[in-house]
Amino acid sequence: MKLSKITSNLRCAITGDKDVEVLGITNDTRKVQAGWAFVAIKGYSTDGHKFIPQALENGASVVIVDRDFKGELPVTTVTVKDSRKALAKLSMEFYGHPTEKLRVIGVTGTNGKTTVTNLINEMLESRGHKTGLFGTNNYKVIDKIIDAPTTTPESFQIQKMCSEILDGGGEYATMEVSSHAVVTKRIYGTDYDIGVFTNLTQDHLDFHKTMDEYKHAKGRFFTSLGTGASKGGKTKVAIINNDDKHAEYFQSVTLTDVVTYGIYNQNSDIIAKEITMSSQGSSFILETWMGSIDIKTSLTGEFNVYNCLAAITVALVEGFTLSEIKNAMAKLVGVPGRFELVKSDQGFSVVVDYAHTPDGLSNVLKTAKEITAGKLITVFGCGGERDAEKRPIMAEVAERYSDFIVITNDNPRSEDTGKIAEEIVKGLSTSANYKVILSRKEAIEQALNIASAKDTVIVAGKGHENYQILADKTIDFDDKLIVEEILRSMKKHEDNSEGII
Ligand SMILES: CC(=O)N[C@H]1[C@@H](OP(=O)(O)OP(=O)(O)OC[C@H]2O[C@@H](n3ccc(=O)[nH]c3=O)[C@H](O)[C@@H]2O)O[C@H](CO)[C@@H](O)[C@@H]1O[C@H](C)C(=O)N[C@@H](C)C(=O)N[C@H](CCC(=O)O)C(=O)O
Ligand SMILES: Nc1ncnc2c1ncn2[C@@H]1O[C@H](COP(=O)(O)OP(=O)(O)OP(=O)(O)O)[C@@H](O)[C@H]1O
Ligand SMILES: N[C@H](CCC[C@H](N)C(=O)O)C(=O)O
Ligand SMILES: [Mg+2]
Repeated sequence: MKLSKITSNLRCAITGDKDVEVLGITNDTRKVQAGWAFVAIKGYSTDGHKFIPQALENGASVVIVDRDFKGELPVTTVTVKDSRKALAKLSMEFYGHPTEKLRVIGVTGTNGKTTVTNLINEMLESRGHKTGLFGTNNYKVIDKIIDAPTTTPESFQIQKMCSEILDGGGEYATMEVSSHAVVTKRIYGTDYDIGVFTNLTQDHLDFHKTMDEYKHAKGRFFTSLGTGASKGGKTKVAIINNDDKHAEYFQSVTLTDVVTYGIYNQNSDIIAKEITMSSQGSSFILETWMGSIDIKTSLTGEFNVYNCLAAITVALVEGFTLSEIKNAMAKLVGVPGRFELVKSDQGFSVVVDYAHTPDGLSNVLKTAKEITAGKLITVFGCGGERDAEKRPIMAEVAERYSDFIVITNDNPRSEDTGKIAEEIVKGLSTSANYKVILSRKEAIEQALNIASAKDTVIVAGKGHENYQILADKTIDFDDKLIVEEILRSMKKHEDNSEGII
């Protein structure tokens, strides 16, 4: 496509050939190919302008720079005020505005985004829709799975994948909208039909500095929904968890239609009542503007009832009947690494979960405690280069529910592992039952070794992750595989000792 065409919506100054053909767009010089446009962005950890020589070496035919850039380049140069917005605008034109044709659903909130987006997607697929799903675990474009470097894709990748969904006959894209993605304008230009708010609790204070700043970042997503009609002649909708203490704020920052869900706030449009739960799942009565119906799902915990309500509300807005919702809920398989039960024949249960915030951990441990007859043993750590304030709070939460805690490494990144553990331990009382074992594998081993019949071991923080990020390298590490390996060796040991006896 000609540069003049893709810059038609961009206030910019162009030096060089305005009609040069652009074959692709990226903001990463390592991905540039011959004939591509490279958009240089001043980021938080480095400045894309520094890598322009690499972009040229890889064959960039156009470079987009911001107006502080001084220097002349041997290729067509486009100067813009805001290169993050430029990346989004160029991509929207290049890929033919796909999000104006697809139905696009964005889910934001501190916890539950991956779960809710997966549930929405499962429901849409159960109705025969072809879909895209972008989030923490991976990006899915109909049947193709792509690794996810960040929870919310970069703006150009949202546009690219949405155009591929359309080309493949897809109708929906559902994605997680992280607060980082709002601030870094990854969602700029994406035309959402539905925005969902799950909850807001402490996280990411390393990046946002204050809870207010964090809340406003998420609020901007709802403001950006606008008031316009969405695709298919429907009105855009903001779906809001009415039990969250920030519900009113999120309703106030959007001008579009609002639909609320809740368990306790009886003014909600969608309500779950008479909730029962066990280790096998949960059931509740769903009250809606279309009537009531009983729902059964294999997902357990009150927090998962909220996640189901969020997904159900999307389905209702999309015109599902109550019986379609009931059937889809009954078939949900759950999400890898989210309260995932690992098969064990040791008489105790093992759960791998992604809780990495105080509220996430509190919800999961409370649920585990409710369905455990024996002791609750918790293994967790905290990521390096992430909100340090949450470390002692997570310890306090772990102590509230657990009979024994093993504090270990999460993804330490460049931080000192002993120091992270010390900061966690500061949140424990003097009577806490705990051990610090920095090697995550040894920590899991220890927890499984002390577990006995009817106990539950929760391995929290890394969920689906199949790696561990250390200071100088990333190694293979998968909590679920490690648990399975240890359980196998425990079984072998038992079998052998039975032979001796
Ligand atoms: C704070 C944040 O959103 N950071 C993301 C953002 O970084 P950035 O824009 O500041 O870019 P940067 O890394 O300083 O680099 C500047 C520019 O130079 C370019 N570059 C860099 C090196 C090079 O060799 N060539 C090159 O062109 C980069 O592509 C970039 O455009 O854009 C980068 C490229 O797309 C991401 O890698 C980076 O994620 C970092 C690794 C990260 O840790 N992000 C986390 C905190 C994050 O975004 N998490 C949220 C989920 C959080 C949650 O909800 O729990 C997420 O959406 O994933
Ligand atoms: N609605 C909820 N409320 C509170 N905690 C939850 C909720 N749903 C899930 N959790 C807890 O939070 C963890 C993360 O859930 P999930 O991956 O769905 O959230 P997320 O918002 O996508 O997280 P991330 O910000 O890392 O992408 C789960 O493993 C569980 O422990
Ligand atoms: N999306 C979250 C995930 C944290 C997962 C945890 N395992 C860690 O690495 O801290 C973040 O980037 O803060
Ligand atoms: Mg997620």
